[in-house]
Amino acid sequence: MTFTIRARVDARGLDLELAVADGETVAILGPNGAGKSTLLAIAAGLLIPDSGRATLDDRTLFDLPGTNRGGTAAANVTRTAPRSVWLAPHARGISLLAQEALLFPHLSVLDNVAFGPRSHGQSAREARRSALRWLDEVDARDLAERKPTELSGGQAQRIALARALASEPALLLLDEPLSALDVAVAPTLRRTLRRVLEGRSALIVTHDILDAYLLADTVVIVEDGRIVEHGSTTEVFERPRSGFAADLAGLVVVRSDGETRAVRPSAVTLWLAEPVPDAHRTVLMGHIRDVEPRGDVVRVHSDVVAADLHPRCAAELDLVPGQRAWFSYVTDDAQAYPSPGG
Ligand SMILES: Nc1ncnc2c1ncn2[C@@H]1O[C@H](COP(=O)(O)OP(=O)(O)OP(=O)(O)O)[C@@H](O)[C@H]1O
Repeated sequence: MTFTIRARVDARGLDLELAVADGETVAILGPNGAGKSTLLAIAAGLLIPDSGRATLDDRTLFDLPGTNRGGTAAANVTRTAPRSVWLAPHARGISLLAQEALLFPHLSVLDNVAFGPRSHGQSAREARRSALRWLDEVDARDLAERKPTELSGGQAQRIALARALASEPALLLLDEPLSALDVAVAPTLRRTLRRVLEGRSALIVTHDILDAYLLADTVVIVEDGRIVEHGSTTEVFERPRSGFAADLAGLVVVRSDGETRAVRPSAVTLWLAEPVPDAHRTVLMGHIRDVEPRGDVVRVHSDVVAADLHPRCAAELDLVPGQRAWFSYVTDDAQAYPSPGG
């Protein structure tokens, strides 16, 4: 299933365009408030954009020429312009798995999962048979008779996944599906997700670079409502162009002399006086922005690059924001690539 979306929501500063190929899983990463959940809400039909268009194969999910005022779908569904197209969430062939499982509390696990197939016209018996198949798929058949209140967070999320899959969506949307889970539980569900996402068209919002590597084929970085990077997972994290992707990959992007390079802060040495020139090393002069404790190192950020120091060393240097410093690294340790557009 091929999915395309173009959407603008002025009130949220969002304006982006994205395509998901058949069987492709796209990870969406970006800072808080960048617009990731908004994108999923628009695709799912929970939010009407000011303008845009989305298709799933040959079906138009919405086509809004730009006369709408945006808003939540429930409140504003009648406000779309006469010639515009707007399919309701349940008619889209899209399932959304949120951070919290949101199961129907009064229904058993089996009936929660059977709900989708039942509302797509299957008989009660067929729907229960499909539900059992999906419970098997997520290794949760033994929970079929329980009520949602009798499930752990990880189990509930597993059932929510089965429920999302049971309506056989053409596109699966996942909004940080592992973030509410215990670190001890997340890895097993991640393994299940990896299996069910294989060959499926999906968009997954995550803050975790590991999810991007394990679950996705491509990565999109969203900043301030815009897509700033889009490429294969390895491309984006090994040759990051945005500060956000670089930071996730443990790199910093350095732009100097018209060249873009990515360097590991652990490979950068900080000097308080200009170092003696060395043909193999790049030296950049900058001003310290802040000093951030990061576990066993202290990361010194500046306007040119960042450097990781041993905490004792950072304490001895008594660094303060605004202070001038020199940063050096072995030039060959920094990956060079063409500047954006270059
Ligand atoms: N219900 C809402 N009403 C109005 N503005 C909203 C609403 N939800 C989010 N926003 C705004 O829209 C922008 C995008 O928010 P969104 O929740 O999509 O970001 P996000 O990338 O998913 O962030 P996070 O990583 O924190 O979940 C932000 O400026 C946010 O303040």
